[in-house]
Amino acid sequence: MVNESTPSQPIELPLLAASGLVKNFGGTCCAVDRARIEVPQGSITGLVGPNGAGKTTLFNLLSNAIRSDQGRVLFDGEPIHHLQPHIIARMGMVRTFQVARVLSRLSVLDNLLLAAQKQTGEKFWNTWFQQKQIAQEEKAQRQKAFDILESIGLAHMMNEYAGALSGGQRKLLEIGRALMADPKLILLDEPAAGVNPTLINQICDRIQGWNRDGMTFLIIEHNMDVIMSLCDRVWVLAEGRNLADGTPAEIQSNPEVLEAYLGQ
Ligand SMILES: Nc1ncnc2c1ncn2[C@@H]1O[C@H](COP(=O)(O)OP(=O)(O)OP(=O)(O)O)[C@@H](O)[C@H]1O
Repeated sequence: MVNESTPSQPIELPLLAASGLVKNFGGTCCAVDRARIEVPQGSITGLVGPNGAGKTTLFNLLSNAIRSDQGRVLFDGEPIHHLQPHIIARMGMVRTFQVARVLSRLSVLDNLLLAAQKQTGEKFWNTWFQQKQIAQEEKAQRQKAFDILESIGLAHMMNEYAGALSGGQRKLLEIGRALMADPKLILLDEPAAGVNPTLINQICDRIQGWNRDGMTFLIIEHNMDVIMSLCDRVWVLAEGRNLADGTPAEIQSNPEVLEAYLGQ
């Protein structure tokens, strides 16, 4: 008998997939309660929800900055709940924070170079050959840092102290630090918060460009214009639980989502 069924298509696993995540900080209700999220390879995925919905806690769980009480996270097909954040960063998942973590007393350029050193880890170089190799690596890292500074529009400030940057420029620098790892996935926590509209457009353009180059993003953002213009798919959390997921247009017209925002 001839099997006429169509050959099965290979199923592409999401780059990041989490399910059943629970985190209780000791209160009466969980900050994150059986949450689920999927971030397809090559997507710009949004994570939204009212204040206190559990978005940042979910980011902390996804990047293993804090331990979950229950649930699991798969990154690139690997369970990562037992791995340290710096190992996860080396696997290609990096994150930024709501308040940008830049080193104010270092120059803008050194902030990027230090980010690169953190990712490669300490090495001991003994022989002449190895010293030559490290010199070449340092040169390549400097070039990469220059290229990133060009792409985030901070090249003209590379020798300034990072402490002299505006809030929006710090956000860009923090994204630049994340890019030094050549990540597969960047978790961005409120890239548009406290940033003027011109710079917001600039950040969105950059994110779209990096996405076209193959980078995947998961973005927490309160600015719905940013979510609408950037995201392929959006997940909504409320009171730690999944409320909805869909296209930005579906989410914006979902009455349950509107109610959750109005009810805060
Ligand atoms: N370290 C902590 N200890 C105790 N409670 C915490 C801790 N971190 C978060 N929470 C609580 O967990 C809940 C979710 O907080 P979380 O910061 O994840 O929300 P969010 O959606 O990111 O909020 P926002 O949009 O306002 O930044 C809140 O009730 C918060 O008070």
